[in-house]
Parts: sequence; C-alpha cells; structure tokens
Amino acid sequence: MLTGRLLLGSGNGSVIIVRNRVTAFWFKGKELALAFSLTVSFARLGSALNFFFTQQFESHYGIQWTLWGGTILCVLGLLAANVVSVLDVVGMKQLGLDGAIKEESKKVRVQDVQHLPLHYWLLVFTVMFFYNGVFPFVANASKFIQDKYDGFDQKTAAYIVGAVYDCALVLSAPVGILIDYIGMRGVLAFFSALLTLPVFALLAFTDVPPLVSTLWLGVTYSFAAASTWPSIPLVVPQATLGTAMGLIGSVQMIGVGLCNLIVGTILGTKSGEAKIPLWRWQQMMIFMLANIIACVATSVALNIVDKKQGGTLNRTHKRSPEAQRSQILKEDDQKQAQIPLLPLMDKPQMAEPQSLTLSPCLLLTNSAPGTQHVIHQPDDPILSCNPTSFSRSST
Ligand SMILES: C[C@H](NC(=O)[C@@H](N)CCCCN)C(=O)O
Repeated sequence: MLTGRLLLGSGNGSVIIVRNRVTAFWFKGKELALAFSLTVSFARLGSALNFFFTQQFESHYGIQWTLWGGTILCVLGLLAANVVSVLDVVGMKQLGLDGAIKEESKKVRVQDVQHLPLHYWLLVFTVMFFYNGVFPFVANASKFIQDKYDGFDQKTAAYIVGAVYDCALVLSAPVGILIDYIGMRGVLAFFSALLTLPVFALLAFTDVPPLVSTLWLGVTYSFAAASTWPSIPLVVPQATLGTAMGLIGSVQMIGVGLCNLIVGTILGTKSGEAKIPLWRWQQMMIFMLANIIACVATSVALNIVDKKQGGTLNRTHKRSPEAQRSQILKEDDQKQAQIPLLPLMDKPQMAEPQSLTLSPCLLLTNSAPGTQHVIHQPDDPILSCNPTSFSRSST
C-alpha cells in the first residue's frame, strides 16, 4: 500500500510540475490565470467524481475492478500527456524556440535556487501556509462534522466537506478570468487568507451550520489558488520555471505532510469509530488558524516586496487584442523604416545584447509572409536568450 502511494505521489507530483511548466510557457501574457484555474477546476472535477462514484463502483464491482479502473485512468492520463508533449515540441519548433530553451535550461544549476527572488520565496510560503490550513482540514472534516454536530451521518458529512471542492470546481474559471483582467494577485492572495480566518473560528467555536463554513472556504480557496499559482511565472526566469514549480510543490506538500502528522497528534486517535472530544477538534482548528495567520503575514510581506519592486504581481499581464495589434503595427512601421529590433524595447536596460526577453505568446509568425515578428513584453522575465536567434527573421 505504502509503495503504491509513494509511486502515485512521485508520478502525480512530476505530472503536476510538467503541466504547470507547459501552462506557464504557453499562456504567459495571455489568459494565464484562466489556464491555471482550469487545471484546478479539472483537478477538483476529478476529486468530485471520485467522491461521488468510487465508493459506489467499489460496492458494485469490488476492489480489484476499482483498482483496474484507476489503472485505466492513469493510462488515459499517459496518452493525454503524450499528446501535450507532441504539441509542446511542435509549437516550440514552429516558434524556433526549442534550441534556445534547451541551451538556457542546460545553464540552470541546483545552486541557482539561491538566486530565486524574494518574491518567489514569499509566494512559496504563502501557498504552503494556505494549503496547510486547507488540505489537512478537508481530510479530517467529515469526522469532525459527525463528532461535533447532531444528525449528520458519514455520507451527509462527506457531502458537506465536498462543498469546498465543488465550489472551486465552479468558481475557479470565472475567478481566473477576473484575475487575468484586473491583476491584483498579491492583494487577492492577502484577502483570500484574511477571509479564511473566520471559517475555522466558526467551526471551532460556534454552532453555525458547517455547510456555511465549507462553502465559504471553497470561495476563498478558489481565489487563493487562482491568484498564487499563476503568479510564479511572473517572478522567475523561464529557464528556472520547472525548478521553481517543483520546489513550490515540494515545500507545499512537505508542509501539508507535517501538518497531517501534527493534526494526528492533536486528535490523538487512530480509530475512525471513537468520538473525538470537542476540545481536541478546537485545538486542531486553532492550529489551522495559526497556519492561515502565518499565510496572512507572508502575503502582506509579498505585497510590500512586490510594491517596492514595481508591482509585477498586482498588475494585469494580459494584453488586449488591440494592444497586441498596435504593437505589431508599430513594429511593422519600424521595419519599413529599417529600424533595428532592439530600440523597440520599452526598457533600455532590457536591451543588453545577452539578454532579450520574450514570451512565446507574443511571438507572432506569418503576420506578414515570410516574416517572424518579435514583440517585447516589458517586465517579462520569461526567457533570456541570444538575440541572434530571436531578432526578426525571414523564414
Ligand atoms: C493547484 C493546487 N495544486 C496542488 O496543490 C498540488 N501541488 C497538489 C495537489 C494534490 C491534491 N491531492 C490545488 O490543487 O489547489
């Protein structure tokens, strides 16, 4: 069992890192928050389907067929991953970026982790503390509801807990669209954490129906996920994005793992049957609260640092089609006037010969026959590469 779960965790963890890297690469400067939020929605759809159907499937067909069902789903995931991989490679080649990305990635060393910006580390801790309050709670909440409130059987309690993920399933995409338009990632991360505080206080110390708290948590969780994860590509260089995504996932899950151990110690029972006294549940909720308070603190620090460094997180990075079109027209005019590419840069310091910053989303091919347009996106740390491979080139 442990071996199986370790294998599942390592496979699943790697898939998440690659998926995040691919999403960040192809959607940066476009609907990045929506793209990330849709991955959260589909993950939560998986949780909801699992929640509603797996037990019934098992009681009809037995554990062996249920496990084979899981295996078939993994094979489907493998096929989908292959399709994504082909699309990624073909797309990179079409943009002429494949060689440059490989070159840049080769230069990334483990020591580079220490050069990841303060922004990034504050995001890591904001994410870790937030999820420390959510995942261990969701894992134990069904038992809590049965122990604390009268009249809830196991199934009803499980449905009430499931409301956290059902809410995220529905809200993630609209929240992603909103964030793509308004930016405000740092501010929303802060408010998501702040507004999560009452959830645990209500559960621990009042008789307000638990569904209110789980729906509320579903809303703040949707905003927290949609504002934090898509912020990472905005603060780290493209070549270290895979490392940055992997690291944040590891720190997050180490935090959640440790919290699960602490919660286990607080609740003090291994038996699923015995009723756990309310004071123990209250201690657990206070522990969840402490994590969310830490999350509020790190998100405040995140916003302060972000403001000092130009406000990248709270700005919108999505370009309207008009903005993209006017940039193309501007470049066309300059091309006709035989003005070289580099003076197009908005920021003079970005125009150093060794460091040209590009997003694939702003590299438009075929807008004029045989011509590849390279459009600079200001403040975009996505890719540092040799300008000769990217300047306007005839194809
Ligand atoms: C987007 C976020 N993803 C994660 O937290 C993953 N690192 C781990 C998911 C594990 C779920 N059992 C999320 O799902 O909110």
